[in-house]
Amino acid sequence: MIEMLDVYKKYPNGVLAVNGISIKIKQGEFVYVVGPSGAGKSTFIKMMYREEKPTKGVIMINGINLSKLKEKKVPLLRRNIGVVFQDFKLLPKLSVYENVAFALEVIEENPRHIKKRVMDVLDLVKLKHKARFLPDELSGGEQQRVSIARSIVNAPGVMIADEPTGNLDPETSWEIMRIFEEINNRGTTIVMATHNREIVNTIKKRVIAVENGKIARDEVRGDYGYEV
Ligand SMILES: Nc1ncnc2c1ncn2[C@@H]1O[C@H](COP(=O)(O)OP(=O)(O)OP(=O)(O)O)[C@@H](O)[C@H]1O
Repeated sequence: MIEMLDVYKKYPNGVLAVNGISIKIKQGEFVYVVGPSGAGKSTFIKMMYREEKPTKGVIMINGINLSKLKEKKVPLLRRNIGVVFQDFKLLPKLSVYENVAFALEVIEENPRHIKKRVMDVLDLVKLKHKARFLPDELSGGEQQRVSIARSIVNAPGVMIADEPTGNLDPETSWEIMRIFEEINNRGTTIVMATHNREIVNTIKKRVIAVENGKIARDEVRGDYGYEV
């Protein structure tokens, strides 16, 4: 469960990016976060994985109060939250396999188990055959699939994606969405900020619209709702 109670975020430059948001997202939900550019979507979701701290308010992730979380416990939180970005953020000198294995937080795990886990997630994103490739030997869609594999290799309860299809062509974007649906069907909560009207209006999910740092709309099976 992700819970926010009256959350505010004011950046040091004085911009009030989030202006009093309260929400609850249950385990296993799939939520789109939509809204105009600059509305506060990224700030809103960055606070869920403690990339940004709220100025005021309470954020609870699976019972952990993020405001009270000590710095040294942040890696523990991140193990339960996978993050996917628009620009993939892969390590350029590491192979596909190494990029995914690197993200695996291992506590005395048998190397054979590690290998199996990495190959299982590469199988899910259909990239087992490219395990030895470097990121720049892959297409954009393939790189995004590696970043998705990396985000779920620790079997997190929550996946947060900030415009994951922003750099991809329509067909590749649909492929990514099919993978997200598969991950969601296996029980992972997905929170995805997006400007992709087609996707939101076709794969119907809960829609939270953010405008001027506030929730303007929260619908169980909503539409994108903005003209592009
Ligand atoms: N690190 C930062 N420091 C100062 N201001 C910031 C910072 N990050 C974002 N902002 C400001 O906060 C506001 C909300 O930005 P945010 O990135 O959350 O919006 P967004 O809805 O995700 O936009 P987009 O759809 O264009 O990605 C904007 O006015 C932006 O300029």
